[in-house]
Amino acid sequence: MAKTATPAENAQLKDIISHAKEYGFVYPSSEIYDGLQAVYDYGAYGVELKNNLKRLWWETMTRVQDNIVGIDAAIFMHPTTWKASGHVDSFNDPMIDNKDSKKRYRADVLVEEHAAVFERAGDIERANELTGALARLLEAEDLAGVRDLIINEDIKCPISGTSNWTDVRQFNLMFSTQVGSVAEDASTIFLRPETAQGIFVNFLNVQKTARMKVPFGIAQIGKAFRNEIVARQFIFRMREFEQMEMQFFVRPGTELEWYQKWAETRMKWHLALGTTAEKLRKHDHEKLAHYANAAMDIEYDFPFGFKEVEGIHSRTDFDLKSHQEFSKKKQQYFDPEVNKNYIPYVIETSIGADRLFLMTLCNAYTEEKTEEKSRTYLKFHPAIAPVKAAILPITKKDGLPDKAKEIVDLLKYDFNIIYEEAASIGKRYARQDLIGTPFCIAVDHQTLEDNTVTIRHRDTTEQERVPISELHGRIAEATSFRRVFEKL
Ligand SMILES: Nc1ncnc2c1ncn2[C@@H]1O[C@H](COP(=O)(O)OP(=O)(O)OP(=O)(O)O)[C@@H](O)[C@H]1O
Repeated sequence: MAKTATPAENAQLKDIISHAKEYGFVYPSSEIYDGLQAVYDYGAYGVELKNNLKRLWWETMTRVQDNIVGIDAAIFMHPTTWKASGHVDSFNDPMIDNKDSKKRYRADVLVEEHAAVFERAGDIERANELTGALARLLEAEDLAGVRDLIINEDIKCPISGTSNWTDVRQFNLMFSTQVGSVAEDASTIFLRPETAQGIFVNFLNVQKTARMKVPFGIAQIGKAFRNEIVARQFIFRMREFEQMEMQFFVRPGTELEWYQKWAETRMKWHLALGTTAEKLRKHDHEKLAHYANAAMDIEYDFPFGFKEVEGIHSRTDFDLKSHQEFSKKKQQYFDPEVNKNYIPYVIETSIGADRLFLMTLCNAYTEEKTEEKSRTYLKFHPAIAPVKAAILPITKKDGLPDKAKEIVDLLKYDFNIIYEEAASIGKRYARQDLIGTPFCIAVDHQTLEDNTVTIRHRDTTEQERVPISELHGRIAEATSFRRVFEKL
């Protein structure tokens, strides 16, 4: 059930959003024009973190797991794709407007948030009654019934404070655009709302050209677009975002075993990346989409409550079968082991790169307060940290900067390194903590004598003396993806 955030949780989210902006992770899009709702840009450290997360996912899928290859399909697809997938007819959310404030809401979210008030007050029965009624109405596509529920519950607009509501209408979340000039007989196409369909329509291309045998998977990372009705909660719900999806094609009848396997594998992946176990949970879907015979989400305890980060869905043969019907091209696979043709069943793992980014940021954000001092740092797993090491000469004199730059040259081809010589060493350490750099390497007078440096570790703030010749190996070991893969 949806949980509305308490003031303390909202404050924590606010701190994280302002940290993300101040330290170069995420900015509102086109901010000089006051931004564009639910669209964001990634800054100097944000892009590094996001790229590392994407690369880690990609390598997990295409290298560590057996039998998965990648593709990169276009964002634009033939419009019939979206007819076949069901998105044209049913990729909708119910919306409602308040006539006084002119604000638009998702009707289902209004009811869920109302139910959450009862839940927080301990009236679980009443809360369940409300969400149950909502689920039945949505299932029956009874939009007038959803409106009646809102009116009967006396749910008010938080802005105007009135219950002067419009009817509830379905709102299709796909963005459309025109291809070709008007003179040339332009046709309407969609910006893909998920990357999965690019995989389905290429199923046979990939199977044949990469010579894959069922069971096998196809992985893809790419942009997706959804005209979300209510876009709040920072990069949790965006209108332009990135998905990392993998469709795993299996023999019919074996899909539920694979579904369990993938649910476990994906959970392990999150744990291997250092996500706190108590903050992760699996949530089985009570209500299944028309194409699924099993589905679950991996949820993370964000400052605004447990919410979906990744979906694992057993999609049956719905998509391939539907593309076969609409395209009139057979989407079958000949299985030599059982000597017959069939349309494979599909297990999908689907995660938003931006949502994973937000989870990683929330999970890493650490405020430590002791009597003497307080410190904020980002406790990223070194494998995904945006900057791996900062090279810091303790003074700008005596040839220390030159010595430090030699160390930069030694490391920069393999690692993202920062060199900084301004401000006190303490201030420079603090700044690296704020962007989550696991190692600070201080170059001092002793370095000139014996070619050793001090490594200061981000999480413990402990320091140790290390020969320069060991630096490359040490950083490589700590930041290697292998450290994550070994835990899978
Ligand atoms: N608007 C969005 N902004 C950012 N990430 C998104 C958005 N919509 C979906 N995702 C990501 O893509 C993944 C798979 O998409 P899916 O269609 O299963 O999501 P969904 O069930 O519609 O999500 P939600 O219920 O939160 O809208 C989600 O788990 C999420 O990580």
